[in-house]
Amino acid sequence: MTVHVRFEHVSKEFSGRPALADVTLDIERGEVFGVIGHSGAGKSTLVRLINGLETPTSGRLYVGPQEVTALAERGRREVRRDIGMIFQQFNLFRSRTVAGNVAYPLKVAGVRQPERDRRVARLLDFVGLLDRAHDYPEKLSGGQKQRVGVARALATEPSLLLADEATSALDPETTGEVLALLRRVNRDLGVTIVLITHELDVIRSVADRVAVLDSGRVVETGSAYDVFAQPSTDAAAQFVRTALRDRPSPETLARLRVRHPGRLVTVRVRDQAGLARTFLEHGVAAEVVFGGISELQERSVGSITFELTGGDVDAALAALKAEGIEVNDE
Ligand SMILES: Nc1ncnc2c1ncn2[C@@H]1O[C@H](COP(=O)(O)OP(=O)(O)OP(=O)(O)O)[C@@H](O)[C@H]1O
Repeated sequence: MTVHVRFEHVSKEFSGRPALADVTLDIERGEVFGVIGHSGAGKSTLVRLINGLETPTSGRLYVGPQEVTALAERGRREVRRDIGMIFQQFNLFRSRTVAGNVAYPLKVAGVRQPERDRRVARLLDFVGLLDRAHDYPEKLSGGQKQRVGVARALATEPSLLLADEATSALDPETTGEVLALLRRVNRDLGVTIVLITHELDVIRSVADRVAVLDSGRVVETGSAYDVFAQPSTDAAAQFVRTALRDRPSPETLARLRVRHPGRLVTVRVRDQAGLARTFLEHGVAAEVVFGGISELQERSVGSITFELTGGDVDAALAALKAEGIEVNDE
């Protein structure tokens, strides 16, 4: 793996107020890198630094072998030529057809007619919209508009695609359609994707690695699986709670206790199997009373609260802990 985008102690201030503070980050070539954070955390600023629309107040930023921070505007334009971008509001030209939208960057790049038509057809085929080539954007659904956005962003064959809240204006179904397309862009075309979002589900379904931004700082980075399965900061844990079941809240627990007088224990589920067998071996009856398991990068993650009765509960829990499983008494 080679590094595609590198932030070295990058800070960005607006009128003396930090939007990004001391960001150090490597994005590898060919990966889908998710950046997640609440509104105002600095996500858009991070994107605008990568494509050279903003310059850091301090620190160094590399895109490929180029130190963007050392380049004049002309050099930055060169770098930008290898970067595609898609937006929350799609930013399509309403007065151009679907084909016209995709052709636009090729026109700007000076690609001549027959070649331009060939490339547009190939791109529209790739995003599944060849039959809509002559329609105007207003006739398309949100998901289709974003697929045009993707085709247009890929027209000049960039090696890096920046997606800034690209699915935030879409409903869950069309979000899935666009994310599936982004996965193909990454896997089939080898394009590095930086995905900015406040939606954890988006990260969950496509990102290989993720950085959590909180008030301009990167508070956590790691494989999407690790950050989800075991968030090490409050900021990350908060996001995970919105998408995955976690331990029951005190209010939920109070309600559960009314219905379930046995010992309540929450087990964090990672890849391990064999919870049921361990309980059985110790003569413990385990009733599932809360929780859920999701799939992430083809592995299991989540947490389950059990009501345990009978048998040797302490021995069963000790056996789970001995296998490195996180167990919490509620
Ligand atoms: N051009 C600007 N001038 C002044 N302040 C700015 C500018 N751009 C961003 N900021 C400030 O920098 C901080 C980070 O903003 P940014 O847009 O990067 O966050 P974000 O995580 O993308 O949020 P959102 O999801 O709401 O777009 C905010 O406090 C914002 O007000």
